[in-house]
Order: sequence, then structure tokens, then C-alpha cells
Amino acid sequence: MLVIGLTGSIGMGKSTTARLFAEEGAAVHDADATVHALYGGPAAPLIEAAFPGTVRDGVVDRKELGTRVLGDAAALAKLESIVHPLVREAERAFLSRARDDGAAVAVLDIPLLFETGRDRDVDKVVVASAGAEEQRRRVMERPGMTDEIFKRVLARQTPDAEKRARADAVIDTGHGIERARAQVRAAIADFAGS
Ligand SMILES: CC(C)(COP(=O)(O)OP(=O)(O)OC[C@H]1O[C@@H](n2cnc3c(N)ncnc32)[C@H](O)[C@@H]1O)[C@@H](O)C(=O)NCCC(=O)NCCS
Ligand SMILES: Nc1ncnc2c1ncn2[C@@H]1O[C@H](COP(=O)(O)OP(=O)(O)OP(=O)(O)O)[C@@H](O)[C@H]1O
Repeated sequence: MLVIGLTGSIGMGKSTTARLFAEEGAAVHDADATVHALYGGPAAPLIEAAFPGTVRDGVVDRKELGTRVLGDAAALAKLESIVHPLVREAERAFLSRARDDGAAVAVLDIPLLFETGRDRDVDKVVVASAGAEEQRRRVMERPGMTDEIFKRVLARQTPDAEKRARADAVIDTGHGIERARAQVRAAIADFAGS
């Protein structure tokens, strides 16, 4: 089974690209979605203990948690030390299931793939990317997003140019779905032949 690590900076089209891989038959695991699911279950008591007042009715309030951690490097590091081991465990279980199911291609969608050294754990790295202007436009459309938060998230992420330079394939999400789909197909064909 070929294991692809899919990443991209905030708003660059990772989730959309992951969906395109799924439509080509790949088994796909989404780290952000796993985090969100954990916040409604097993991680909630751990988060409440570390960041009191961020859990309501047993579910982590992500907006409140984001406000607490995105401007505070030490708080974000503490949150990541709680969350990342749980996400890695979920990824291991997913890969084992995908192997048992006979999947030819598995995709791990990991926003912090390079930042956490996970690029070393996968066979190929795919980066979703669009221009900086398009990225800003997409992210600023989101409810509650501010210039300040956007800057802080970017500061924590490996720059897009470096991500692209380190990728085995880049998917351009700035020019519509069909162009991105063709590039996803080309990447799968290229990896299958190498
Ligand atoms: C800060 C939180 C509460 C904000 O939640 P929210 O629903 O608003 O955003 P969401 O989770 O969908 O993330 C959106 C994007 O933000 C960026 N992002 C998320 N976490 C981080 C982080 N620790 N460092 C840098 N960028 C991040 C990624 O590009 C991600 O795709 C949440 O992202 C979180 O709990 N992050 C810590 C866990 C983590 O590191 N997740 C990344 C994948 S394992
Ligand atoms: N190939 C594409 N063509 C047109 N629009 C796209 C394409 N890829 C992504 N988009 C649009 O860009 C926005 C952000 O995409 P998406 O949610 O996939 O990004 P993301 O990288 O997963 O974001 P985040 O880092 O915040 O999780 C969405 O509105 C989506 O519809």
C-alpha cells in the first residue's frame, strides 16, 4: 500500500484535495476531523484539565480554545502535546484497517506534516497550494477570522514555498476543481510508476 502524506498551509485546499483523492479510490484520513471528533469525546476531559473553561456540555469549544492558544506559543505547544499522540494513534489504526481492506493508496491529510517531522513516515508527500492572495481571501471569509489570527497561524506553519519545494507533487487549487483533479490523477499515476 502506498502511503501519501497530504499537507498545505491554512486555506490552501487540503480538505478539497483529500476529497479528490478519495474520489480516485484512495482511503483518506483527515487529522483535523479526527481532532474535532476527539474534542467531542475522549480528549475533552484532558483539554478541560489543561485549559479550564474550554469545555461545554462535554464538548471542546474550538473557538474559545483557539482564542486561548493561537496567540500563545507555550499554550499551543501544551495543546499539541495532548492532541498529537492521540491523532497519531488514530492514524495507525486507520492505516491498519486500510491495509486489511486491501487499499492500494492511503492518504493521511496532516496540516503539520513537515512541522512535526511526519514527512519521514510516508512514502510520498503531496502539497495543496494556491497563491498567497487566494489563500488570504479564502481564510478571511471564515467567521471569526482576523488578520491577527491568520498571521499567528501562518507563523506556526512551514512557509508555502518551502512546502512546495519539499513535495513529490503539488496540487494547484487556485484554478478550479477540474485542474486539481487532473493533477491528483497525474500524481497517483506517477507514484504508481515509480
Ligand atoms: C486551534 C483549534 C482549536 C482551532 O480550531 P478550528 O476549528 O478553528 O480550526 P481547525 O481545527 O479546522 O484547523 C484549521 C487549520 O488551522 C491550522 N492549524 C490547526 N492547528 C494548528 C497548529 N497547532 N499549528 C498551526 N496551524 C494549525 C491548520 O492549517 C488547520 O487545517 C484547533 O485547530 C486545534 O485544536 N489545534 C491543535 C491541534 C492540532 O495541532 N491540529 C492540527 C492537526 S493534528
Ligand atoms: N481546486 C479548487 N478549486 C476551487 N476552489 C477550491 C479548490 N480547492 C479548495 N477550494 C476552496 O478553497 C477553500 C478552502 O479549501 P479547503 O477547506 O479544502 O482548505 P484547507 O487547506 O483544508 O483549509 P484548512 O487549512 O483551514 O483546514 C474552500 O472554500 C474550497 O471550496
